[in-house]
Amino acid sequence: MEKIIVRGGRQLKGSVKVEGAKNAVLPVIAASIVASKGKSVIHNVPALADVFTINEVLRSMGAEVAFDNGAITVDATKEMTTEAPFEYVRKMRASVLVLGPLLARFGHAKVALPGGCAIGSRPIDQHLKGFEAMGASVQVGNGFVELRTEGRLQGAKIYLDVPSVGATENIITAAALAEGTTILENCAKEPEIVDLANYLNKMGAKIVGAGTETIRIEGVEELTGAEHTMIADRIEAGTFMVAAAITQGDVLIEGIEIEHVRAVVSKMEEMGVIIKEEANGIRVIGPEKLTAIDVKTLPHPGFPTDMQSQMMALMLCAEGTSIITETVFENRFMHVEEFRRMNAKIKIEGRSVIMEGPTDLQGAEVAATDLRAGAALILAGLIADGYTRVTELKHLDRGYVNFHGKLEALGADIERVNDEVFEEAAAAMEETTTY
Ligand SMILES: CC(=O)N[C@H]1[C@@H](OP(=O)(O)OP(=O)(O)OC[C@H]2O[C@@H](n3ccc(=O)[nH]c3=O)[C@H](O)[C@@H]2O)O[C@H](CO)[C@@H](O)[C@@H]1O
Ligand SMILES: C=C(OP(=O)(O)O)C(=O)O
Repeated sequence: MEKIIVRGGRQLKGSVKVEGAKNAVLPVIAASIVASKGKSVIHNVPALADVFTINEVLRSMGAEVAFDNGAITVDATKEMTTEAPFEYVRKMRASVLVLGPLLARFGHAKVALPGGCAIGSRPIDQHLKGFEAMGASVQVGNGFVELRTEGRLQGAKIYLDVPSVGATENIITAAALAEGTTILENCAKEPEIVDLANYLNKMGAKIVGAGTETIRIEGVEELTGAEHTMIADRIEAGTFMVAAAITQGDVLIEGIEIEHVRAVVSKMEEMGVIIKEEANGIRVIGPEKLTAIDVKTLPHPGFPTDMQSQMMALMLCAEGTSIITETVFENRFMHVEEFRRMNAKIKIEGRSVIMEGPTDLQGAEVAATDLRAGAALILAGLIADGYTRVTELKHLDRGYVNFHGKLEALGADIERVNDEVFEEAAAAMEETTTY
């Protein structure tokens, strides 16, 4: 079994470069299907398991996808099928982001229903509401959702009941090829939405208002592949900000725009962390003592749910009572049980977690319950007494490139090992050794 083993006690120092944003690149790759002419070239793409999965989804439907040296080239101009099988959706929910592009370009899309996951039930009703408003028929059955439209989708006025990131992405991509104008209200305002709109506009779309709660899309007849460079990953950046703070370290996080991590900066400053904006990134200096605070996750520009578990690791080290309230997903506290194994005094009350600190964190064998939980447990391991062994690394690999290697370069005592490889090597040695 693969594990990351970390021994606590090292202060992190130096600089780390942030990758392209996972949650921006997945919708951009999915949206590249809308181009009936030309290739798209996407730069600053992180080599993540999720990126490999979305590439496979596109290839399975007939697109040509090449990933070389941080750049992806997509050619979706050849014949394509319009179905994404369960094997991919099961691996990665973001596979549902092909629904909008397929429907708008080919008039048909069939994708396995994503189902729930470790952080909540995650329905797609708002995506479907948007497609229906644009004239699509929606059929749900046998574990699939199937969408059809006779002729082009029609522009519509759509109000989202919740500002869903995925629904906003699916709907603006579909509306880019619809006939007439679409006005999407109460939509998500995340930086990843702005990045997607910028990419679509380079392809010839007419989208205004991305980053605000109302987006207006004038549909066009055809879109052409375009060149685009992905924004930096604000969640990876936030994760390294916690790594610096929790170890009383001093780390420059390169390539991130402070505007994209404003909520995380504010809450960490409240805890006493020193944060300086520098020419090429953000410098984070951890204090000797952290102050207890309360955090509530919210849609952007609120505190991101994808930073909740990493922030929990930091808050466990603060003096006094801290509370985290999770309002975005109904069940994103699976990591609490793992933190308890590390000696955290922590309880769940409804949608809140209450912690008494500072915790005398102790190394333990723990499992990553989702990708951010995996990162959070490693962060806690950086200051825990003794060795922390984190398993279920498949989750971590969905969202972090070489996480242990980057921490090691900052001075952490950390390694990634594969027990099976060790066991096989040990067995082989025994076989070949003569006494
Ligand atoms: C690949 C990607 O970008 N993933 C991010 C995206 O996920 P994702 O796009 O799946 O998240 P959403 O913004 O859609 O979900 C937010 C909330 O809305 C609810 N909802 C969503 C859609 C819908 O049709 N009906 C509905 O009720 C969800 O159950 C959840 O409670 O945004 C989340 C919220 O910032 C992040 O945690 C994920 O990392
Ligand atoms: C929850 C996340 O991603 P996904 O929506 O792909 O599961 C995340 O990035 O933290």
